[in-house]
Amino acid sequence: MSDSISVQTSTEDIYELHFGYDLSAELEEFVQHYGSAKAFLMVDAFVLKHHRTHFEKALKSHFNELHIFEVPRGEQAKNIEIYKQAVDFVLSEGAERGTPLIAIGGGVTGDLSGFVAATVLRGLPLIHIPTTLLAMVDSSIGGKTGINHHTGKNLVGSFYQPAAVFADVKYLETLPEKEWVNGLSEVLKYGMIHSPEILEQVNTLIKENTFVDGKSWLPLIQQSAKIKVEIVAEDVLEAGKRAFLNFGHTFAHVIEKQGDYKLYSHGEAVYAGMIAAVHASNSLGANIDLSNLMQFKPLYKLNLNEVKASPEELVYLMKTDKKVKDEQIQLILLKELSSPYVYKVSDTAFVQRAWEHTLNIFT
Ligand SMILES: O=C(O)C(=O)C[C@@H](O)[C@H](O)[C@H](O)COP(=O)(O)O
Repeated sequence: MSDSISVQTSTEDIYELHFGYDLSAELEEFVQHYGSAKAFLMVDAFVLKHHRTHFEKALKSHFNELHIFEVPRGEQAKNIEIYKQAVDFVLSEGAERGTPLIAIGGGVTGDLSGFVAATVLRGLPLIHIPTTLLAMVDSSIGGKTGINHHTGKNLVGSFYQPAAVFADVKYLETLPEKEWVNGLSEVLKYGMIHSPEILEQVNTLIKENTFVDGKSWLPLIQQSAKIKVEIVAEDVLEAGKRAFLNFGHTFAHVIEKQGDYKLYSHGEAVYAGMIAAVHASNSLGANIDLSNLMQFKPLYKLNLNEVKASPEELVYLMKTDKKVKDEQIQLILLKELSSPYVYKVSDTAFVQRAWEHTLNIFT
C-alpha cells in the first residue's frame, strides 16, 4: 500500500490587459507594485530609437535604475545566443526575484523576454508592452515564451504568464506597413476560426485607412485579444482547444524555417499557411471559399520561390511541429468558417496537394 499526496498547481494566473492610446498613467500606477530599486527593460531596437522618451516617462518616476537590453530586429534574434546575452545582462546587473522585466516590442521581443523572465532566478515578474499589431492581438497574451532552434520554430520555451499587458496603440504610429501586414494575419486567423465578421471589418478598415491610424484599429485589436483570452483561459497549456490558435501555423513554421527566419515574416508565413490549411480542409470535405483569404493577397508581397523544397519534403519538415503526436502530424483544419478541429494525418497525400496549391499561388 502506498500513500499519496495531491499537489494542486494552478497556471491560471489572472492578469489585466490594458488597451488604449498613451497608457503612461496606467503603467506608472501599475509599477508601484514593485520595489523602486530597478527594472529591466528588453526593448526592440526600432522601438528604443523612436519611443524611448515615451516609455521612460512612465517608468523613470518610480524606478531608480532602468537597465535596458536592446533586442535586435527580426525573428533571427529569437536564438540561444541572444537569449544567453540577455540572461548574462540581467544577472550581472543584479536582478532579484522581485525585479520586474518589462518587454517592449513585437512578438520576437516578447517571446524572447518572456523566456528570460521565466528562467532567470526561476521567474521574474514580466510586464508586456506590445508595440506591434501582432503582439497586441496575439503574442503578448497567453504566456507562450521561447526561442527558435535550428531544427524548428519556438522549439525551446515555456508557458509563463505576464503580470500585466499594456497595449498602447500610440506605438502603432511608427509601425511600418510590412509589420501591419505581419500582424494582420493573426487578426484574419480569428476571422477564420472564430468570428467571420472580422474579415469584413478588416476590409472596411483597410479601405478607410491603410495602416495609418492605430486608434481606429483599437476595437478590432480588442475584439481579437478577447477571442484569444477566451480560448486561452479554457486551455492554458494547450491540451485541447488552444491548439485552434495554431490554424495555418504548422505550414507557416516550415516556411519560416526554410527562409532562415529572415526571408518570410511570421505573418506572411501564417497567411500562406492558412491558405494551405483551407485547401487541406476542403480536400477533407469542407466547402470553404478561399476568397475569404485571397481577397487580402494584394497586401502580401510574398514569393515562396526560396522555400526550395518539394511538397513531399515540406510535409516531412512539418514533423518537428510541437503538435506532432505518435509521430503523426496534427493539423488544425476547418469544417466550415469558425468551426476548427484537430486532424491527425495518416495519409499525407492531401497535405502535399495543399503545399502544391499554396506554392503555385505564391510563385
Ligand atoms: O498562443 C497560442 O497558443 C498560439 O498558437 C498563437 C500563435 O499565433 C503564435 O504564433 C504562437 O506563438 C505559436 O506557437 P507555437 O506553439 O506553434 O510555437
